[in-house]
Amino acid sequence: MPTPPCPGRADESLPMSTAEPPPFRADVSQQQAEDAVRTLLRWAGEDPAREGLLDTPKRVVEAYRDWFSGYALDPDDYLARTFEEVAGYDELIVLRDIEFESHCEHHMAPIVGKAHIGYLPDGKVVGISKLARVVDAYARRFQVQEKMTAQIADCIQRVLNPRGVGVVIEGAHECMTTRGVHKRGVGMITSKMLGSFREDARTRAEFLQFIDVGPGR
Ligand SMILES: Nc1nc2c(ncn2[C@@H]2O[C@H](COP(=O)(O)OP(=O)(O)OP(=O)(O)O)[C@@H](O)[C@H]2O)c(=O)[nH]1
Ligand SMILES: [Zn+2]
Repeated sequence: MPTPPCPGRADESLPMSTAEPPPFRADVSQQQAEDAVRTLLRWAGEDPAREGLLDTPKRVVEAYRDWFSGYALDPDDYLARTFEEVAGYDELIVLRDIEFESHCEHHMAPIVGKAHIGYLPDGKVVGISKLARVVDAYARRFQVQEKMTAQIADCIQRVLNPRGVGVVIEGAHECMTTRGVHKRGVGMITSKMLGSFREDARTRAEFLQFIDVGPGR
């Protein structure tokens, strides 16, 4: 995954009108991105010069900086620092109900949901917030839920080399609710199990019991 220059406002304390944000990517200017939004507005039948829409391209581009900030992040970095004090802990560690916001790569429509992560450490234990940061770094990209699920599991396996890792994601896809087939209340559940989570039925069962996925809880 190529890593473009770091996004973000040069000085968060400046108001939007005076702070010229750095380019999200070197090869697409802020102006080009805003023009693309103007084109879509015109295409939809609007007049981008109308007062209420004057700042809309800038706002949309700012929103994109937030929603797609994950491309500038290397999720592996979050797992670099491990805790020596708990290095001997060898039971299941589970973080459940990690809320995320993403966008589907097919329609650029929001996917919102929760991720649940478990791992069986083998000497490397990380701060729990770092697992949530890994989720965000992958969620803030154009995604397919299956791919995101695997990316999170692979990242934890690659960096922490635990005895096993499991990732379960529950997602609601707005491309299915606000357009297309128009089905509300449909949840997609995906999972990726590696190591002992894949090979040992008891570890897998304990993890699934801990996260207790489903509408009943
Ligand atoms: N497997 C999977 N499918 C997804 C995900 N996000 C969106 N989709 C589906 O991707 C498919 C794209 O299908 P296409 O037929 O190319 O697109 P479309 O004509 O807009 O499809 P409809 O949504 O059925 O109107 C749709 O069935 C979406 O529901 C995802 O994360 N995983
Ligand atoms: Zn979609």
